[in-house]
Amino acid sequence: MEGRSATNSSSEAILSESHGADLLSKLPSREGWSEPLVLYNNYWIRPRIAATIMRLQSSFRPRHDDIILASNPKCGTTWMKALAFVITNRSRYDIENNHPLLSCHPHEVVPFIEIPLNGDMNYVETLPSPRLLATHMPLSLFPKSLAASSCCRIVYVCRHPKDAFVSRWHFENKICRGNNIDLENAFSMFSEGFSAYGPFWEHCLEYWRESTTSPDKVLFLKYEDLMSEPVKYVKRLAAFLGVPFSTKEEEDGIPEEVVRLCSFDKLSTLHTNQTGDMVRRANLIIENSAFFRKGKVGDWVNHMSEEMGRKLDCIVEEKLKGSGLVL
Ligand SMILES: Nc1ncnc2c1ncn2[C@@H]1O[C@H](COP(=O)(O)OS(=O)(=O)O)[C@@H](OP(=O)(O)O)[C@H]1O
Repeated sequence: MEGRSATNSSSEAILSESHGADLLSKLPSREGWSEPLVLYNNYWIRPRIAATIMRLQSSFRPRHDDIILASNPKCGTTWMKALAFVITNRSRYDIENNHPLLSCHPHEVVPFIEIPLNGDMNYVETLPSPRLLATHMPLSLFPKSLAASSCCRIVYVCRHPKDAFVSRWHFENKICRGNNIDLENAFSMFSEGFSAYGPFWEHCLEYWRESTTSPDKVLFLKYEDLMSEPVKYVKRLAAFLGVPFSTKEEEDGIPEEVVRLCSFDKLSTLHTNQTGDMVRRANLIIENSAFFRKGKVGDWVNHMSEEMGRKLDCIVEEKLKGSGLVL
């Protein structure tokens, strides 16, 4: 079943905490991935995260200078966290020496709003301004206060769905710890729009539309563009975040240094990212290395048949038709 055909209305997304648990139990639920997903406001979400998003509807307090890094899972979140952190903190930390990113995983330096690090729900509230936060929440599930805030900036990173799917499939098998999810099965679920935070294309479209109507508020970037012209997009990102590189910085090659420090080759080989675990909650511990697999464009060909590739391309083309977005 695809998300859009469901009946739960958007007003349900803004119910208060006391109604949250009750609502959660009434949402359509489906199994297939490493955990069952519930259909919340037309998106398939892990139940605990849906519950957190419900709570955030009334509790999240945006700040005017918040920067939100948004993405579908497996589309470059870790990379974007690293880039935005290095760019916005470059006056505090020397990029070449003792940078925090050399000893901390990008997910530690930029927390998710709806996935509390070490289970601490209040963590984001305690951060000093300006906050750099991340989310996989679809735009339509943003807490009302955040959606209404005209000041905070959003950077959305998107990726070709074939590579995002293959990355997701590997990740699910990793967190399942040996409980293999069959690729064909996973593919048909993903193609129906059934995957964490899916339908994938609806997620992209919401941010895409917002970026076209409010380009000062939402910067829409693609993983593939970042890969092919990293310096160009790192400069664009810095300008959007209000901290453009000066002529002197450009002459000194600072944008290139940012690109190098945040590259897959650099981050994936750091001890901190090769070892250790990330505790999402008591029964969900993810190895830090699970966020660094190949970091390539086009790896789908090593896992999917050409026919599967064509099928997903057709679905995505149809879904994005008329939007101006091409993936
Ligand atoms: N620095 C850097 N540069 C380029 N690519 C990178 C980088 N860091 C992580 N990756 C690759 O991104 C994929 C993981 O996506 P996410 O970071 O969005 O995952 S998550 O949503 O945070 O779970 C996953 O892609 P695949 O390799 O295709 O699985 C990672 O390897």
